[in-house]
Amino acid sequence: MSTTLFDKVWDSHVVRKIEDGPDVFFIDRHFIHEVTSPVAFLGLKSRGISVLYPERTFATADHNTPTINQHLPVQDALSANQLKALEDNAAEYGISHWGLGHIKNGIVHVVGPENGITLPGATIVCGDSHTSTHGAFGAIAFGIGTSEVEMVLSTQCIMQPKPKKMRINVNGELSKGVGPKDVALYIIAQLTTSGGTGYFVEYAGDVFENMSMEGRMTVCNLSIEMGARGGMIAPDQKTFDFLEGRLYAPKGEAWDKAVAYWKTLKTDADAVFDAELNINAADIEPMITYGTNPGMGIGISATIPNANQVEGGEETYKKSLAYMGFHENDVMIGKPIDYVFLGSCTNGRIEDFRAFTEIVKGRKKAENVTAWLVPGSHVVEAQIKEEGLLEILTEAGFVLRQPGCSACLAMNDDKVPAGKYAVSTSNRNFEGRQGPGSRTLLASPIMAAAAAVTGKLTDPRELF
Ligand SMILES: CC(C)[C@H](C(=O)O)[C@@H](O)C(=O)O
Ligand code: SF4
Repeated sequence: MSTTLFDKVWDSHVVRKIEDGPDVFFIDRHFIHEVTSPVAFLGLKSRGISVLYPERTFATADHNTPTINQHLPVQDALSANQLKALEDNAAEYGISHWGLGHIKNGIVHVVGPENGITLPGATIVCGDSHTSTHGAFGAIAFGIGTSEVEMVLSTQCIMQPKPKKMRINVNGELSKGVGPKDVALYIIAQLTTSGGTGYFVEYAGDVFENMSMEGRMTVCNLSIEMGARGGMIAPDQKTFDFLEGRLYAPKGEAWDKAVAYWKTLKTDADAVFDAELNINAADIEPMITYGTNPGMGIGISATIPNANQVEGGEETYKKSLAYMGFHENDVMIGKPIDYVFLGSCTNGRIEDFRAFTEIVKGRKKAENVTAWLVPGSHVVEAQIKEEGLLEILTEAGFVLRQPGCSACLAMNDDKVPAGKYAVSTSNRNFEGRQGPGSRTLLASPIMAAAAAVTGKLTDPRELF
């Protein structure tokens, strides 16, 4: 029978099928961070249970970490406690731990692939919704709750109903200035934030085939924002080249065997999906969001839709625009902005810094803009320096910070003040996401760069 990539990976991990119930599902690799793991460890302790396979769990600190002066003690007591709990739990149970200041430290969804922990055909979970990022490698990866984190630690399995399958095909050629973030924001605008609910998505078509691994991670990362359980892309030579030689990737004969298996991980030609969406790449413009959920996105040259043009209640829509200080029919280009955030597990990789630098090169940061440039990991930070990007950024008036989630959700010191506008390369523009009262405009690294040098929303295509 013809099957999909998703079925192949899922079915090979079912330990037991429960009649009319969820599957008992084996987890190959498990990531933990300081926010969602402490309570899971407390649960283990209270029940006197140990961690079954400590070598399958990897800990990194990212959410509560400061992005300057990381060599100094963390000032915020709550953050310091969370970080200490992660460190102590990892030590007690024999789990590898990349804490603050560790050379391998960074955002969980950046360091996993970087170290070859993320592999094709694997099942990967983390108590974090953007675990979907790892699907870029042909893994089934999704976020879980704290009680499931405890379940994985103790049994290496969770109970999961199998989601339905959706395929999103994007074919044709992307126009200049349109990148992976725009593709994802366009898809979410089409589907809305609930259009993917109940589904696991496979991204297919030549746009994804031609996309870099970094770009594929950006797209898979945002799957959760359309409500999907996760998203994945079939592994190919680009995937294998990215992984070869990385710390936890198989080596020698084991590598050859693994690649031979990974090559079988594709959807059969006549496999059927529960839902399918076809998009023409040429229809996608550089995107910007104007509202308070990631589905409220439009092309930069478009105007804010009228309440009667959008799905959902008129009242909610108007409330959202009021929060943003915007109005129906507003033109986006030219709106003044205050902050720019380049970073997060969506766009905190080297390719994102290259794209940002390309635009700001030879220009200067606008005086009215506060810019936070935050690499996703120390590896990315080192690459920025090695490639000479730091010099260009410094010349243009920017400062590079240290790795972490930073202003993506402001669980640390990087908070956008109330009422201020931030063009952000992150993934969520909910009310208060970047700090109480903050107003977030989600966009690509080049859109962020264009805003950073002009001080207002600018079509990045004008700056090439
Ligand atoms: C803190 C964590 C549970 C949360 C998530 O699950 O996504 C965070 O990473 C986020 O992006 O909102
Ligand atoms: S960078 Fe943002 S989205 Fe990613 S894990 Fe951190 S807080 Fe969540």
